[in-house]
Amino acid sequence: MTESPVTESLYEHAGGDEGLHRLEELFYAKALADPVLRALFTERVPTHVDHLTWFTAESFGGADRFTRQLGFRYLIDVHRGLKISDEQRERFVATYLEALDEAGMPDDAPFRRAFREHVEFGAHVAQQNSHAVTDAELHPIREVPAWNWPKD
Ligand code: HEM
Repeated sequence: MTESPVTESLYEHAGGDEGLHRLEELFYAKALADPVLRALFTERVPTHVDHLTWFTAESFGGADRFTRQLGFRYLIDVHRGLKISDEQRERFVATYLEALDEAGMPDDAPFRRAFREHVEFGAHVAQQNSHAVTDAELHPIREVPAWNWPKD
């Protein structure tokens, strides 16, 4: 019997840590090679793929490794000062969505929509934080967001 997507978490549907790690590796390789993004992603940071995997896993209903081992403040700090442009943010989202296909992630509409909205939201937060001069200018979110299946 095929399990209905709504009975499992986004984390499980994405193939757990193994599936997400494969996706993040593909995404990061593409970002490093992208003509728009490589202005920011200038060299391979060895922890990037693991940390991105931990973040996405936790947000999608997996273990809370990102919060326990790094903390949300870390995510704010890594983007601060990057001054991410609209073009770079849009390219980041488009690259991520391409990586979903290349990683062979499930292509059912609810999952893809949840993933797209997750990345669009995260990219918006990262961009705002990248321009914040004072703490008051940071996006108000202070925790890894708990993401779920679309409601409608
Ligand atoms: C869903 C949205 C995003 C998430 C979850 C995310 C996550 C992360 C994480 C976890 C790190 C730290 C990596 C490490 O510790 O090794 C990081 C660093 C970084 N992020 Fe983001 N990020 C997002 C959006 C963006 C966007 C939109 C940009 C620019 C277009 C960007 C550019 C960077 C850069 C340049 C670094 C530092 C260099 C590096 O680690 O490769 N991020 N990000």
